[in-house]
Amino acid sequence: MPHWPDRRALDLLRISQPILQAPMAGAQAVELAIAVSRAGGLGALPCAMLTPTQAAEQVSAFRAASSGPLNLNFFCHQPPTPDAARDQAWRERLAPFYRELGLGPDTPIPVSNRAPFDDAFCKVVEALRPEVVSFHFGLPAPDLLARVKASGAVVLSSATTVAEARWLAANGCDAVIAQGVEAGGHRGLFLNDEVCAQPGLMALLPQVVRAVDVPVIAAGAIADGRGMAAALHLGAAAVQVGTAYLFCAEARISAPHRAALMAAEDNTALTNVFTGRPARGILNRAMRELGPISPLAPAFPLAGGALAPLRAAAEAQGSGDFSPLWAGQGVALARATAHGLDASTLTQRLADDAHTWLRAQPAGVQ
Ligand SMILES: Cc1cc2nc3c(=O)[nH]c(=O)nc-3n(C[C@H](O)[C@H](O)[C@H](O)COP(=O)(O)O)c2cc1C
Repeated sequence: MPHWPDRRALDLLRISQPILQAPMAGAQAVELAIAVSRAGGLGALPCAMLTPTQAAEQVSAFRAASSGPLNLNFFCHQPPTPDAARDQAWRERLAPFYRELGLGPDTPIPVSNRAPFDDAFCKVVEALRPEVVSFHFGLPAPDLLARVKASGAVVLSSATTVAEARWLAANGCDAVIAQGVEAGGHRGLFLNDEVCAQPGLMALLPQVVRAVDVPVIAAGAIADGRGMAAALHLGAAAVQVGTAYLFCAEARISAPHRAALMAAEDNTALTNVFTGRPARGILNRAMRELGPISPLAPAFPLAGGALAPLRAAAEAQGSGDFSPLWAGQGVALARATAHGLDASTLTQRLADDAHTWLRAQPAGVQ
């Protein structure tokens, strides 16, 4: 078992390896969290696309299989204000694709199912007491956050800028995740929507480490032991890894997503066309022809509703043209490290390799 000189995140999160499995809504269930936890990392259950009952069931399954700590993850966006004109403009923009795929104009459009943290989810936290609760898109309202903290949970959230990191630390986060622009999936940005100004991890991480007193967790294209060691050298107390775990058998992703991960090089981009919020995925037809950033996309998470029938029709033909193919910029590196490994072995491999790199070049002090 490697000896880690910086114990801040290990002690705070009660883990033995400074590796957090990124919660990945829509791409994983409890098996991934269990596997990472068994290897000494922090397993996470994303709840953004679950009902409170489903979340509670997954927590029970985790508890039955691992004695390690658990991170329950929630989105805390403002629910969108209905905007029928914008919805209509988006449907008109998508109409040629509907025609191409043989979908009629009266095709039912599902309601997008990403629910923000609310009283019902808070009751799950209070009843099941996960050791860690993490949020994406800022923090929930102060009364809800106070209840989460009173449950005893360590609170984490992602910062995409130094200002967001300062805000999170000042508003109750026990550790801050510095999410570089390289990261796969949704950007956690919440203080502004200037997505073109988002810094990469190499610039963001040391500045966040300097700006806040709480431990900093690095996220974004950390896909092998070298990357993990580099993040620890830059002052991170731990790393959060997403894309690399998508290559493990425990990930639950569509066949087109898996095929795209297997073929990807450095062809990812930020797009809002799948949900209305910027997120990083492998470039595909929907991103190229609708965006990648579209001013027409309805507010998060509503953009996804009208795309869902296109996605289903294309996936039925084996195509990922209209699927969100979430991945970070390190996707090819992640494939080289992780393809063919189970998530426990990947966690152990990252820890061992990072440790070797750190011993070769002992970490400096920020
Ligand atoms: C498929 C996928 C889904 C994600 N879903 C979530 C989520 O539900 N909650 C969250 O806090 N972060 C989510 N993220 C972002 C991760 O927390 C993290 O910032 C990112 O995975 C790190 O970059 P990497 O993917 O390059 O390792 C997701 C990332 C991916 C790749």
